[in-house]
Amino acid sequence: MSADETALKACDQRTNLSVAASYQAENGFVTTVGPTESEKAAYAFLPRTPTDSTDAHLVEFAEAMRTVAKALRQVAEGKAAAQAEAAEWKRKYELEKAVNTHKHHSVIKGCSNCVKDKLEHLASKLTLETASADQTGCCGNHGICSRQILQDQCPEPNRKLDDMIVGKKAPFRLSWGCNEDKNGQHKHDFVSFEKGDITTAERSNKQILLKWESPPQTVLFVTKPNSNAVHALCSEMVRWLKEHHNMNIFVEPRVSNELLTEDSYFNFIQTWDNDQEMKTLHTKVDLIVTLGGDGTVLWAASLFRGPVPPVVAFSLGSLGFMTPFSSEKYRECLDNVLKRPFTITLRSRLQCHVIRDAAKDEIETEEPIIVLNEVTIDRGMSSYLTYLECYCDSSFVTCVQGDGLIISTTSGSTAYSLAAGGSMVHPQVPGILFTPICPHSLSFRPLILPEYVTLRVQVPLNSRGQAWASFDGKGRIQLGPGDALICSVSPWPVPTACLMDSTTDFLRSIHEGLHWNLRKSQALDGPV
Ligand SMILES: NC(=O)c1ccc[n+]([C@@H]2O[C@H](COP(=O)([O-])OP(=O)(O)OC[C@H]3O[C@@H](n4cnc5c(N)ncnc54)[C@H](O)[C@@H]3O)[C@@H](O)[C@H]2O)c1
Ligand SMILES: Nc1ncnc2c1ncn2[C@@H]1O[C@H](COP(=O)(O)OP(=O)(O)OP(=O)(O)O)[C@@H](O)[C@H]1O
Repeated sequence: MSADETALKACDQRTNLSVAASYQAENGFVTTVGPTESEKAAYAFLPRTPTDSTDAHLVEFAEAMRTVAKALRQVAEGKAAAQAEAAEWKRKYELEKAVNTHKHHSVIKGCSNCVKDKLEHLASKLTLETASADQTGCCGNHGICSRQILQDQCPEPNRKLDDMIVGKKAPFRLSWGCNEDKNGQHKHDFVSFEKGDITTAERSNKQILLKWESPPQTVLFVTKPNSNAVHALCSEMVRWLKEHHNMNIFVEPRVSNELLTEDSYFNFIQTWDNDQEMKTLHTKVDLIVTLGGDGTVLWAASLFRGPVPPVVAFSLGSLGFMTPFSSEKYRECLDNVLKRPFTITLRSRLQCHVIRDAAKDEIETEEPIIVLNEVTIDRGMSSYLTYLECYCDSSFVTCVQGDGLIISTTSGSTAYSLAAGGSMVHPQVPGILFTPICPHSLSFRPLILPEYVTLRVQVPLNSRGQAWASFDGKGRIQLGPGDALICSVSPWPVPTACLMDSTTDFLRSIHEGLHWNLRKSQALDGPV
């Protein structure tokens, strides 16, 4: 065999080595890449200097072989590294599976006294099995299952004082409601990388149920101002909650004045005097009741920059995308919400920071501005186009030239973003909407980005005009050249009680609120 043939054969075998390594990884083994006999022959051939040969072609060929051998080794090494990583993932996955199996068995053992508790108004769709207060979790073997995802355990500053005033805040448990499952196993969402195949597990019904672990005691009323109907309903509901449920009642300072002026009977109501006291509201309030329209829900949410207690929103406005409850049936509704498990929609919010050019490395506001609908950056009074540079994490997105940009939550997708041509998105879809306002470009379509990104909107130094940011339609802030707005999803969503479940409520609101796709059906007669 000639030297050339030997070298070529070595190359062939080197390629086969990768295949062998790959096969072994698929069978759960990881090998390091070592030289074979033919490889050794190739390597023995390669160091021979061109002066050994008089053939110029052979010199050229030897160089080429060197390059090929180098490339093959790099490929094989890359593959070996990938296989090692895959094996490490597999090991971690198996370890986690083993730990979960162990936990699962302990939980089943510990919850033999599970109480089967069906939601009356959702009996046909959702079922929930609850654990007693001292149990940490519960899963069913009766074709029912639930999983604890969050427990309200906020630190309670000034706890002694607060307990004296309103008692202890009612703990509750949240669980995924699951469709009945024949083998009683909850299907978790996970991505499997086993054997190189990527699969997602079957999805369960993801309605979230809230079940009180002890009776709620404190309700905060947030009401639309300057409305006689709202005022009358508020005073009636406060009386009813006190007399039928013996609840502690918080109201806004304005409402407290109104009620006390009306009747000294309302002496028991509580309020707050300053921002500092308002900041501790979430540690005392079990439930928020809003009376008004969507604007009142936005207002209520804005009172809580951190954790938000569940909101029960009664509709006394014109549209009501976030206000599913009818005020006429408030007794029945409040009885249900106070005594039984109910479904909630977890509405994500956005946290926004303004960064001034003058203080590039400092965040202007110590606390972020939190929005439930959207943050809008527009041209305000300026008659020039806005010129905004937008970045998503470290990637450049685009330059907005037009009237402005809306960065919206999915709850806000049916508000301003919709009017600007954005899509309507179910409030539980994890995403951020990026919707231009009157873009001066035919190809600028709205985007929906994943919830985990951070967006930065920058007014460039050479921008002709200023820009203004507004938050849920309020609190306008001027952004000059060089200023930026940073925006990401807040860790504190707003849990709103559903009338039915979040999907039924969402579809009802777009049908009733917007008359979505309302069209007369075609008659039967006509072309066949
Ligand atoms: N062109 C527009 O559509 C436009 C312009 C400015 C502001 N807005 C919206 O108004 C909101 C502020 O609401 P407000 O009540 O304080 O002001 P508002 O009293 O001016 O009411 C605005 C309207 O938007 C509706 N709305 C609010 N949030 C909604 C939501 N999530 N889904 C569907 N409709 C919703 C309200 O029901 C109301 O009818 C802003 O967050 C913004 O989304 C819309
Ligand atoms: N508790 C409150 N304190 C101060 N302002 C409030 C309060 N509740 C609501 N508002 C403001 O009052 C305005 C109107 O409220 P809301 O949207 O609830 O009523 P509406 O306009 O009658 O209803 P809809 O939005 O359904 O038409 C909004 O701008 C909102 O920000």
